[in-house]
Amino acid sequence: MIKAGIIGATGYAGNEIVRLLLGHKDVEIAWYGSRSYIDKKYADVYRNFFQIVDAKCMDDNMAALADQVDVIFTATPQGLCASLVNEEILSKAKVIDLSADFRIKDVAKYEKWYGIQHKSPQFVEEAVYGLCEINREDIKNARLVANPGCYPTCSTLSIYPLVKEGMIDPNTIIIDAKSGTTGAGRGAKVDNLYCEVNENIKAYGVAGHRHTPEIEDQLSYACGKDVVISFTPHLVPMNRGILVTAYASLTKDVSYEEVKAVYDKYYDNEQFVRVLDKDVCPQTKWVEGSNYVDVNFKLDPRTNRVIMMGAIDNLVKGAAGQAVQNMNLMFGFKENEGLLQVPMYP
Ligand SMILES: NC(=O)C1=CN([C@@H]2O[C@H](COP(=O)(O)OP(=O)(O)OC[C@H]3O[C@@H](n4cnc5c(N)ncnc54)[C@H](OP(=O)(O)O)[C@@H]3O)[C@@H](O)[C@H]2O)C=CC1
Ligand SMILES: CC(=O)N[C@@H](CCC(=O)OP(=O)(O)O)C(=O)O
Repeated sequence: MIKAGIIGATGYAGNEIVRLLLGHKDVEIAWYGSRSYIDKKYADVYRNFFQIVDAKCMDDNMAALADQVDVIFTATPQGLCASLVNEEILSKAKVIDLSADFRIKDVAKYEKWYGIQHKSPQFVEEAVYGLCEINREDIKNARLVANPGCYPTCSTLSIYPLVKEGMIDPNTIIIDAKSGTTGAGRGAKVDNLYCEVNENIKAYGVAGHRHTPEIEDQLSYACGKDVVISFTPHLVPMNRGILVTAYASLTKDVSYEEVKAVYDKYYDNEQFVRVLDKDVCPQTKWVEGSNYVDVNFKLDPRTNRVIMMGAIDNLVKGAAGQAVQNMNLMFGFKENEGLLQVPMYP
């Protein structure tokens, strides 16, 4: 049994980590970190935990937390984990950061896209990008894991096999993505009010969303050369879910069977990636509440393009579920422990 602490337990991603860890047989939650609700009962912040969690919210003192737990999750705004983590903390506890602080290896690039100064550049090289299906072996030995972003998780897993096998020209990739509103966090913002979101759909971050360099980096590692993409996210009126539709030019004539064989090569043994049957397009409802990523593709001979599609629950595979999957790998637990939720439907 290990002990876990969550800094940012009162956010949407932190709340989802709590939900998943309560169902994990090898983990006890020892610290519900918060900034605004210190000493308030956690179940008073999230009443779905009434009579399930008795603990009160604690502060975000990462040094004190590291003395008491084996693993620390930071589900906090960009920059916070980098401002708190140090060598002493990492020598005592493993850290899984859900923010983007350690996802991008080029510190100058991170600072440009996020508009903040990196407070711990000395740990950037060491941090392992926690996309389990691709970096599994490195994650097992990591002290610090950079949990991938929600859009990058869905985009990369949808596209990766074809980039890796050279089947598409990576510099022709266009990613069109949609997210539910929990992706924006629980903090009050006018843009996320019911009347702004309901019955509406809009693009945002056009030609400048901060996930662009993260996706480009992962695809560049896959094909061994610099990749530049177009990425446009949209906000849609639903709570959870991300849907990715990505387009790219094929490098040669290929059949459905050849492309399917490539997806199967990478995902046949991946429990959480489901390559759907021919002509079935992923839907967010089919993965809601679960750690699954549903992917599929369609060839369009008329344009010589392939259309790659993926769906995840942004709070599970896009955040807390992937963080727990990373924790399982780091501590030698079964990779799917605590992650066997069947998607809820409807
Ligand atoms: N929502 C999502 O779908 C995903 C989120 N993430 C990442 O996870 C992180 C959290 O996101 P999310 O849960 O959506 O955000 P929320 O706004 O819902 O929650 C933020 C959390 O951080 C805490 N917090 C805020 N400011 C500080 C601070 N200065 N010091 C300490 N704690 C602070 C808040 O505490 P309190 O409320 O007590 O003040 C709250 O617990 C972000 O980095 C986000 O990018 C990653 C993937 C997907
Ligand atoms: C709908 C919405 O606002 N989504 C957020 C992304 C989700 C998130 O929290 O970002 P990370 O995955 O990098 O942690 C955004 O566009 O910034």
